[in-house]
Amino acid sequence: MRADAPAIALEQVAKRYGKVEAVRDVSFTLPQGVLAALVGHNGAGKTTLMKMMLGLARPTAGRMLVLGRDPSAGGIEARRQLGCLPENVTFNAALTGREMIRFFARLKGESTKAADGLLERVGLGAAAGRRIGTYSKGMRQRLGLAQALLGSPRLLLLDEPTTGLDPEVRQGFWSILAEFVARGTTVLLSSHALEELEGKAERVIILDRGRVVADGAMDELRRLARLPVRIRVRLAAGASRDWLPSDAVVLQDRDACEVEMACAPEEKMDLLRRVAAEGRATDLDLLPPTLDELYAHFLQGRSDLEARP
Ligand SMILES: Nc1ncnc2c1ncn2[C@@H]1O[C@H](COP(=O)(O)OP(=O)(O)OP(=O)(O)O)[C@@H](O)[C@H]1O
Repeated sequence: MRADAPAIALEQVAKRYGKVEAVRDVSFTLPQGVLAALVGHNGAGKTTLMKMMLGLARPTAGRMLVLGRDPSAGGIEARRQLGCLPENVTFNAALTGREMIRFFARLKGESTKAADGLLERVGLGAAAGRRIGTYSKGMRQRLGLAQALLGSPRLLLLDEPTTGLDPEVRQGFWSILAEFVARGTTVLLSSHALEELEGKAERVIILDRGRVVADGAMDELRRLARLPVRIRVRLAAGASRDWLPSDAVVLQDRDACEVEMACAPEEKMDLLRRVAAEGRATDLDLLPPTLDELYAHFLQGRSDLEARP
């Protein structure tokens, strides 16, 4: 596969289960070496899309290329370059972490040493000799990640990888993924936890009832949605307040008064200049719209469209 070829290319892909249209007319391409997220409510079609990319389900319509090949054609070579972590991964509880990872390593043609190294990398070195049955949910997820990373995959498909993990384990997860992305691996993960994708996913694909309702870099989506920017300001003691916009909200007025105001993106600079004028503020925070707000915006757009006669 050429270095500039997309890692994933979908063209009008659909998947139907009887009367249920799990995936409808989905098209997108992902270049190599990016971390992208599929975001959507339960039943939006995230798992179905991943299953098709893994060759475990066949699209009812459309074309799909994963690492340059049709996944349902089942080429063994492409499979080797693909790592996956299913939702709620389960392993044989009677095996130790080390036995488990070595077993998968043999399947992938990977050395025992590399497998043990990955256990260390995900922080399971000390627990490698313990039976998986004694592992916490976070430890099992980390074992799952180590399994997915075997063989230095060019593409990682991770279904809700961080659900139920504590913040510290999550942080470790993200830093390992960033390391692989920096080496050229493409990561596509699904998530409900929108806020944690901020600053991590370069690309966000929002799905609703099987369809893509938005697709882009976070900044791009924010621009498209034109959601208001919020500015939180700490006022200087005794400063006049007559310059504040009428819809400014006072958050607290004890020691130093804190107010929050919102404005359209194109009015941001103007408002900032007013805030920054001599003697008015001692501090400010710019609060861009969150991914949650974006998500709500795009889903709202969708239902508006569907409500039309
Ligand atoms: N094997 C199947 N047979 C019938 N319907 C299915 C099957 N797999 C998925 N579906 C349906 O397809 C739709 C999409 O499901 P999918 O699991 O892909 O969603 P999801 O976004 O991954 O949701 P979740 O976050 O709950 O995992 C749902 O309505 C689901 O009930």
